[in-house]
Amino acid sequence: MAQGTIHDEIEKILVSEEEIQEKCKELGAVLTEEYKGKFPLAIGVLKGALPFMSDILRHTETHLEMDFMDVSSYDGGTSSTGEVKILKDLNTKVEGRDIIIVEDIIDSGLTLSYLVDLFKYRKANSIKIVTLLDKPAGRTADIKADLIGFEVPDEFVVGYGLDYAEKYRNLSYIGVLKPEIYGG
Ligand SMILES: O=P(O)(O)OC[C@H]1O[C@H](OP(=O)(O)OP(=O)(O)O)[C@H](O)[C@@H]1O
Ligand SMILES: Nc1nc2[nH]cnc2c(=O)[nH]1
Repeated sequence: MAQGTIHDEIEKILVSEEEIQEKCKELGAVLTEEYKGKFPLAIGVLKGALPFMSDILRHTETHLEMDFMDVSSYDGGTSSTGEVKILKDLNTKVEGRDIIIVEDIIDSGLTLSYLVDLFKYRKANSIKIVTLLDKPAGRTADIKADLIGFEVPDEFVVGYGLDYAEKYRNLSYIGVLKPEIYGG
């Protein structure tokens, strides 16, 4: 990795680019089997899920529709405000559809439990959650993903869609920032 770039701000890498790409192939193959002959609606949760959604769905070899919701509960910081805000809703009707929610991380679980309740209320036929990362230590809501890429420890992680103050989403791996970055 080049010196004098954003990589210098990373203390350690938790999941490498190669591991992520291999996992996307694996999970894509699982979705291919599960949705054979169906036409699921894959819903990406902006902004964090963007790289994962793009990579996993390229390995999902069934017809599918994509849509996005923008919800936020972190306001740019490192802990959940506890309140989920819808910043952009879907353009697609959920009623009767097989929904695949694509997330980058489940931490407190508040974002996903809010979305699952919303899609149930909108009468989805089925709902599956696919997340790249699971941080079980952060959980306050009772929610589990159906497919999980990697479990991460109780640390604030960045990269591959995940931000700190809107930065670091463009890293191709998952890492932890050097403590001085949070200093200002
Ligand atoms: O399980 P939780 O504690 O709810 O945390 C998970 C959510 O937090 C992050 O989103 P954020 O609200 O920061 O929005 P962003 O994806 O636009 O950064 C992440 O992308 C998940 O959507
Ligand atoms: N960037 C980032 N966003 C999160 N949202 C919930 N947990 C996390 C985390 O560990 N990192």
